[in-house]
Order: sequence, then structure tokens, then C-alpha cells
Amino acid sequence: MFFVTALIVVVVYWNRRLSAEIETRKTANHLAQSYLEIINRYVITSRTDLNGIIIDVSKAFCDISGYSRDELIGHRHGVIRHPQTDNKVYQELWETLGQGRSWTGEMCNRRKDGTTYWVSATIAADYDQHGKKIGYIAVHQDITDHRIVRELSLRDPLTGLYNRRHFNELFDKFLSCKLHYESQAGLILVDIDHFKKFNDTYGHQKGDTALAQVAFCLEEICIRLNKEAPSAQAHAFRLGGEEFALLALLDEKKTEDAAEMIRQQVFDLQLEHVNNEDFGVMTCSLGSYSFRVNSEHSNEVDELFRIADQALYRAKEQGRNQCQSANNQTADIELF
Ligand SMILES: Nc1nc2c(ncn2[C@@H]2O[C@H](COP(=O)(O)OP(=O)(O)OP(=O)(O)O)[C@@H](O)[C@H]2O)c(=O)[nH]1
Repeated sequence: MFFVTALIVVVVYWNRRLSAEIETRKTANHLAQSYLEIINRYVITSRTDLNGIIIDVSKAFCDISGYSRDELIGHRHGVIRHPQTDNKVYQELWETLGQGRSWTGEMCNRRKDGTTYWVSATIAADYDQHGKKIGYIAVHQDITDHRIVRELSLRDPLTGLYNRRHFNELFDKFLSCKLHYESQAGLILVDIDHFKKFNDTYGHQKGDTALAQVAFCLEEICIRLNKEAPSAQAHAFRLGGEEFALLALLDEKKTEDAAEMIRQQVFDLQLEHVNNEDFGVMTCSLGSYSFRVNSEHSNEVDELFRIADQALYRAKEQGRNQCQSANNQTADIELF
């Protein structure tokens, strides 16, 4: 009798423990499910195999990219890659992952409808329960609004070119980038001739339109230079008023050719400017300087600018509508 009673007590006891255990597991499972559901809905995640083929995406990934799960699974991430994201970003990403570290950086992506979105991504290796690497996991954060605001702060609203602030930042980065050491770089300063007279004759509004047209010439030339040699990394800027600049990794000859191209293209606009007496149309004067980027002189932005500006001053003095290269004058300056 005692034995039966003890058995019943033990059975009841274990039953209760089992029920409690099941309840705890149910709660834990439910909690895990809730977390997974939240992650699926709100966190932009993807998993790929070792070859970069997508094997899983969250709903948030589908929402932001505009692709359905079925359209993404089995494809490479390249399906959402925007050409604006530099190849270097991907090179750095694979190098970092190859060294067994996780990579974090910004990427520009393209939705199914062709529109652009930006993400800050963290990508790390994915391992199975035995510690064997089986692929990669990426977690993205939508930073499109942040990029739009940042981009606006870097651009001149009238011409759409980069502004002086970005010129200063980029010039600095350009010179201190180790990848650029020992490369030949060119700085071209552009200044419209007698622009005050243009405004006085044709009005501020026409002046604004002319500035936008000159900016377009610079932009086109940058596109052409970058197409001919992507390593040129040419950028155009409006420094203020009727002053523009072009910065690129070009040798001396190519820098001078680019300056001449800008001069000719502005002349070819054939914008009437009766008070630009020698020419009758809008013209510009240019000063260029070609220099070798090196580690010791990486911070001499002001000095480089001053040298190019002196060449520009010479172009103005010697009759305008011309390019002057500081290299022809400063062989004895021996700064770089
Ligand atoms: N329409 C327009 N004019 C501007 C803008 N910013 C600056 N300016 C004008 O650009 C003119 C620049 O004049 P100056 O610096 O005297 O130079 P310039 O008349 O071009 O003479 P040179 O450079 O010696 O050939 C000034 O009249 C400014 O008012 C702008 O955003 N729009």
C-alpha cells in the first residue's frame, strides 16, 4: 500500500514537473517565434551560401527591394546592386570576410522598380552547429533619408554640382588616400569671364541659367574622363559665385587637355555676352596644376589651390578665354 501511494506521489510529481516544463518551453517557443516574426517584419536580413547565392531573406528585405522571396532566393545579391556602388566597396567587403572578420559599410541598391535606396550593411560569416562555415549573413539598415539629407548638404542647389564644403573634404581625402600616393593628380580652376557684366546686361535670372549650363559642361567632361579611365575619379565642383573646379587623377598632359576641353565647351555654348568685348559670347578662364600625390605633402591643400589660382590669375591677365598651367611656370617651385 505504501509502495502504491509513493508511486502515485512520484507520478503526480513528475507529471506536474513535465507540465511545467512543457509550459515553459511553450512560452519560450512563443517568445522566440515573436522575436523571429519581429525580425522578419522589420529587420532587413539576408543569408547566402558560400558562393553568394541568396538562400533566405526577411520580409523587410522583400519590402524594401520590391522583389518577392521567390524572385530573390537562388539569385546573387547582384540583383539589387546599383552601379553607383563602387567596385572597391565589394573588393574591401570580400577581403575583410576572407580575413575572417565581419564587414560594415554603406551600399547603394536598386529596387525592382529601378529606384535607389541606401543601406548600412553588416555582413558576417555564418557557421553550422559544428563550426563549419556555410555562408554569410547580412543585416541592413535603411539609411536612404540620411543619405538624401547628406547628399543635399554636399551639393550646390543651383547647379547640382558638389559645393565648396565637399570640395574641401574631398580634396583632403583625395590627397591623404594611400591608394593615390605617387599618382599624378590635376586641379583645374574655372572662372567665368566678366560675369558681373553678364548679370548687369541680361539679369540675374539669365545669369543663373548660364551658371547651370557651364556646370553641365563640367559634369559632362567628368563623365567623359571617368568613362575613358575610371581610375581618373574626376569630380566637378561649384566653389561659389562663377568659380568652378575639377579634380581628377590625371597626368599633366591630360589635365591640360581637360582644361582646354572645358574652355572650348563653354565657348561652344555660344551664350551671347556683348560686354565680354573680345569674344561677344560667354567665355571662361582656367588655371590648372598637375602634381604628384605623396604622403609627405598630403595636407598642402591650400598651397595646391594657391598655385592653381595663380595660373588662373595669369589666364585673366593675359586676355581671358584661355587656360594657363601652373606647371609651365612653377618648374622651379619644386614643391612636389
Ligand atoms: N546670377 C548669379 N550671379 C552670381 C551668383 N553668385 C555670384 N554671382 C555674381 O558673379 C559676379 C562675379 O563678379 P566678379 O567676381 O567681379 O568677376 P567677373 O565679373 O566675372 O570678372 P572677372 O572674373 O575678372 O572676369 C558678381 O556680380 C556676383 O553677383 C549666382 O548664384 N547667380
